[in-house]
Amino acid sequence: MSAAPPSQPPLALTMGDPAGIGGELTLAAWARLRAEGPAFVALDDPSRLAGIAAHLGWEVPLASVSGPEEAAAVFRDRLPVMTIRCPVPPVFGQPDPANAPAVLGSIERAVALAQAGRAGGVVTNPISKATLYRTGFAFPGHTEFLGALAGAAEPPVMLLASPMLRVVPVTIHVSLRQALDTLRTEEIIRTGLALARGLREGFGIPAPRIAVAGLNPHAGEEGAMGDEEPRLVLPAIEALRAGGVDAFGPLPPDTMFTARARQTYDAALCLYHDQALIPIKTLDMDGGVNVTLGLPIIRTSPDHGTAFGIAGQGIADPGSLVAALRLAAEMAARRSSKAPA
Ligand SMILES: NC(=O)C1=CN([C@@H]2O[C@H](COP(=O)(O)OP(=O)(O)OC[C@H]3O[C@@H](n4cnc5c(N)ncnc54)[C@H](O)[C@@H]3O)[C@@H](O)[C@H]2O)C=CC1
Ligand SMILES: NCC(=O)COP(=O)(O)O
Repeated sequence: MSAAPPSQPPLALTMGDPAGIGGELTLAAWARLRAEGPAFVALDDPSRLAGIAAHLGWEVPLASVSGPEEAAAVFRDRLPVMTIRCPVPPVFGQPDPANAPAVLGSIERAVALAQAGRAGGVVTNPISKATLYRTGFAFPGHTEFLGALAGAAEPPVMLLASPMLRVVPVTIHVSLRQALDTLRTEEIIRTGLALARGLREGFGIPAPRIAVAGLNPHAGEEGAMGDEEPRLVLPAIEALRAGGVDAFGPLPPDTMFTARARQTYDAALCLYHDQALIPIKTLDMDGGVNVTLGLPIIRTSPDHGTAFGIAGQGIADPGSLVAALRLAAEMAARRSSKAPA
């Protein structure tokens, strides 16, 4: 059995912060996927990966490869690695800004491989945003960095997806105060349209149902607890519906994620980061996947972060990274089946 369908190039998996759990997750994901795929190539420092394997007592043979083309052939027996050297030896749990060029270089190289059609998509290990900001990194996170690298026409949209729930935050990595101050009807509409398109094209849902969250307790209680629902959210829902999107709401945020409510929609359009991410991480931290919508390439990622507190202990759950690799491969297959012959 081959590790990936021959028509699909391997995925490109980035390093993430080398002081975090990304390295051990890469090793564990290879062990889980080596037999049935999808195949991937790690853009990483082979000496650090070998060091983590030795530290944990894991048997993970590495293969140095020059490109994804070689990765598919060796994936079943060895973890293919395209070398990106860390300038300083990483220490578990102690992120070092000196390694930022490797962290960012890994992402840049993965994007270039996907743009060239040599990788089926990009899967990113978690980065430490605060560490990168200290080096002058000017993007809030991967989502916006990838938008710039891949030349996205519009700001990309962050979707978190699990078999239990899909959520999108309209405002992302800003303070709650800034989210409230900057929330605009136009941005809710733009995000809702991108979500509907992403669900159709990336997930094969022909007519997605989108539940739109309110902002205030009880969705404002008819204006007694805030006016954002009639002033900002309802006009966006009406515009989305006029544009052919099956959007409804604004829903009271405290009850829209119950098991019963989740049966009524394909994705929840939420107004700020934690409104979206708390429910999905609470329901399915180990199965949730972060998907960037609106890029010309496919990008997924585990839903969690660098988990510095447990790095190097071998206890980090690889479920979310494995789910991210599987979902990227599914999306790549769906995209290539739709591509003109
Ligand atoms: N896609 C990305 O690059 C992301 C990066 N981050 C970054 O990660 C750093 C740490 O963020 P936190 O808010 O502390 O979130 P975190 O997800 O790193 O950790 C939160 C808690 O979950 C645990 N945890 C996380 N992943 C786990 C796994 N696979 N198995 C078992 N336990 C796990 C951690 O030990 C910790 O207790 C920040 O710098 C943040 O910017 C956070 C989310 C996504
Ligand atoms: N909270 C989600 C997160 O931090 C992921 O951000 P990104 O790096 O994928 O943009």
